[in-house]
Amino acid sequence: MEATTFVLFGATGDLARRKIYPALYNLFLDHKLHHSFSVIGLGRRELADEAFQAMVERSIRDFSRREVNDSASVRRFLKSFRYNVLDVGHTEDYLKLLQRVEQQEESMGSSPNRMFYLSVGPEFFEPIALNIKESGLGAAKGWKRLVIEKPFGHDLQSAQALNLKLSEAFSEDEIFRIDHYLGKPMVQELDVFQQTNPVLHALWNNRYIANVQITAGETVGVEERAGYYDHVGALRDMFQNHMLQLLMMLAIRLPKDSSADEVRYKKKEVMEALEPLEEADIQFKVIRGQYTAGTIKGKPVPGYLSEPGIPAGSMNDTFIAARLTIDDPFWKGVPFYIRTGKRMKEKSTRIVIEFKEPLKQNSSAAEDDIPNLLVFEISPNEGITLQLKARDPQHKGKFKAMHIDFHTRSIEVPEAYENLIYDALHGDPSFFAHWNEVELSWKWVQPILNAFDKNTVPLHPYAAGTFGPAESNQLLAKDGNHWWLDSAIEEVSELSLRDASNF
Ligand SMILES: NC(=O)C1=CN([C@@H]2O[C@H](COP(=O)(O)OP(=O)(O)OC[C@H]3O[C@@H](n4cnc5c(N)ncnc54)[C@H](OP(=O)(O)O)[C@@H]3O)[C@@H](O)[C@H]2O)C=CC1
Ligand SMILES: O=C1O[C@H](COP(=O)(O)O)[C@@H](O)[C@H](O)[C@H]1O
Repeated sequence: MEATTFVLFGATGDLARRKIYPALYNLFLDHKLHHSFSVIGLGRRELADEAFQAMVERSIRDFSRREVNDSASVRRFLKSFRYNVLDVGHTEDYLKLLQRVEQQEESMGSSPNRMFYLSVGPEFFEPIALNIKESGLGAAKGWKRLVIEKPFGHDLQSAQALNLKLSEAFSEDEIFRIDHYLGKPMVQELDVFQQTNPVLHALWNNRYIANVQITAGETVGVEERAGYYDHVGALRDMFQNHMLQLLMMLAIRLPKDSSADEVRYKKKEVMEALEPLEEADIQFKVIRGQYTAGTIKGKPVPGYLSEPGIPAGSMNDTFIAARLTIDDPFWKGVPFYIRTGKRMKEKSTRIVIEFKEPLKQNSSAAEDDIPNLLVFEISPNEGITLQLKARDPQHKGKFKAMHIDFHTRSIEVPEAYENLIYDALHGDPSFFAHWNEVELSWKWVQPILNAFDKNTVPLHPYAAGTFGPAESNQLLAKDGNHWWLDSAIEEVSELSLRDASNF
């Protein structure tokens, strides 16, 4: 670890309070911050350092994964937090900030470093980067780095324009684009599993894998973010970034001991091999949905169009499912099904890999059959399950599922933001999105955005509390496939509802 000033734009905002301060606190507890690490929080509102520290303390008490019960260590942690007023558009505020940073650095030794973290609205990314350069804040004695939150652009063109502007102030090596799904511990394991485990390494290809199913379901609706969400929808909010990153992490084939550059180069190769969707095909390969009123965990919830702030007749997508294919020797012929949505049956991000049945003509399992699956539970639970088709000793001639399970307790697992901030402080870009990946993701998604604009893809309603529109099942059924685990989850949640009502 090196002496670093962490300059946080948007220090009073939701993300800082819910994710960034708790992550820093847990890094501090794990002795992963340098003794000269300090934070300068920024925002327009007036706050004394003490009031800022009190806000940070509240945030760690409310959101830290570990309980906060040692006041002495909390005091030591908070000592390094300062606050400065800064309005993004006021150039003089950057000069005051520079003075404050230099004062802070005086006690730090020979080459203090500067990390600029932009936890503000995307409209501010460009002016902040340019003001950092103009004001001299970018001329750190040690290194300088820019950590930038999503969304990175609104479409291909705006993402390219933003990147061009950022590159006037920071080089690609200095830019750390956050995609918090890349910080999730199980996602960080995916490449290691297939690289180091001889069984998985041998099976990781189209000879043995029938299909891959990636789901990120949420039970929450649009909440207080109508203004943002109604302009982005599930395609931009989740699919273009998090879901495609999951696909890349699963599909990369890495040589042993790969460097960060190799990881990112291989991810780029996957994106380049991702077969583009022809305009005429989009309606058959992409399902767009919007939730209507329904019930989640026994509680009625309103439909999207009745949510506060959503304009009447909005055609925004709250659900996306798509069928993707990769044209390379490892994955040719293996469909990757991806779906994500709000107000779904359960909060869960998981990857299900279905293996081929070697001796069968149609090598995927039928709906009433037992498939051989490898399941990565990414969040909120963490785990791996191998489901094997086995003889059912109680019913001659029948089969049952046998499970080999591994799960971890969530308190022991570092939060995504802990992993990512730690890596950025170390200058390790492995789990940040390189510009190549971001640009290729927008390129792949852009024809779908165009089709949505032209309204050539139907918008299917789905009741809140389901797994999305029925058309998403048909997407797989056309190939003789099924979303695995949905019916098991239906059964479990119905059982727990019955138990709750008995109780
Ligand atoms: N919240 C979340 O869960 C997630 C957020 N993100 C991204 O993180 C970023 C921040 O989101 P979030 O924290 O939710 O946003 P908030 O609206 O909660 O916070 C915005 C912050 O920006 C500051 N700010 C606003 N205008 C100015 C200005 N003109 N000059 C200086 N500071 C300003 C505000 O402080 P003040 O009012 O004092 O000026 C506040 O600290 C966004 O890009 C968002 O897309 C990404 C993933 C998840
Ligand atoms: O980036 C985002 O992610 C969250 C879901 O994140 P998770 O870690 O809880 O799975 C999503 O709710 C939000 O709309 C999106 O902007």
